[in-house]
Amino acid sequence: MLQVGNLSFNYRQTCVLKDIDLNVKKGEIISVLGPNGVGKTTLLKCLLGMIKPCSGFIKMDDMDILKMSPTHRARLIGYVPQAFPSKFPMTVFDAVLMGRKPYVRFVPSGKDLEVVSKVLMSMNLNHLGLKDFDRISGGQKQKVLIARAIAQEPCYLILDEPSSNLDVRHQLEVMDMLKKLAQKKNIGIIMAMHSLNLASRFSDRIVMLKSGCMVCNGTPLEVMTPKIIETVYKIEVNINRINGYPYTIPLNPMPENIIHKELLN
Ligand SMILES: Nc1ncnc2c1ncn2[C@@H]1O[C@H](COP(=O)(O)OP(=O)(O)OP(=O)(O)O)[C@@H](O)[C@H]1O
Repeated sequence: MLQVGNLSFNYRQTCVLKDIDLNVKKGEIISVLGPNGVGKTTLLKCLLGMIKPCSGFIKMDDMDILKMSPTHRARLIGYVPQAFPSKFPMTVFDAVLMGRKPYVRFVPSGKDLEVVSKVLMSMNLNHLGLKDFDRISGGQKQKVLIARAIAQEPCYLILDEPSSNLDVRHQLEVMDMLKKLAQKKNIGIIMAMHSLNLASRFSDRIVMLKSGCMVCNGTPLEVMTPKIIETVYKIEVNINRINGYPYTIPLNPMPENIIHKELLN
């Protein structure tokens, strides 16, 4: 279990996260939602031990993540960042093989190569294996970085907006794969998301942040309500139920939130 208790984080004097409590079980998918700049990436970076909270704790299987060695942490947690590295001069196969780094001693073993081949196949990426990472599309890069994190065989997977560069079919394909991965390999998945509807369809629980605080933490049916979404995003919405999932239809931004009035007059 991943346990976060009373976590607060400041960038210099500015408080970004306040008293966050969160538990994530293995096999569960949690989406973290909230407006731009609310602190989703900051929360994920704290969970990864990349930045140190000013108070609170983060434990993974009862161990303090800040006290773990980087290799130990890398065996437990896989990460898919929001942005791609600007230069990554290697083939797609080698980029995914980097996910095996926590296990490689001198040279990659037969098992490492086999894991990479399997992940590339299961994500329909094998035809790109010998291409340069720098010369594939943004959506393909996103899938390759997800493949790299999966090749790491982590217990927890942290993804920062995993669907942001993908077309609608690839969004479904990747989300469906993450869901199966969580269930079959018992991996706990925490992902920052912007799409309310993808989050509602594929998450076991949704957490929403506003002004650095957690506004809600519950199943999609519990938290996807017009009132909560209006509180968090300042928009009016209708919620329909499609195939059992709450489906959000945005109507209007709240009047105080409409921008460009001067520009459009
Ligand atoms: N390195 C940094 N130094 C100072 N402030 C930062 C830094 N990184 C982020 N911030 C600020 O912290 C706040 C939270 O940023 P964060 O990236 O966590 O938001 P987010 O919810 O992930 O946003 P988005 O949805 O736009 O990706 C923002 O106000 C941002 O400007």
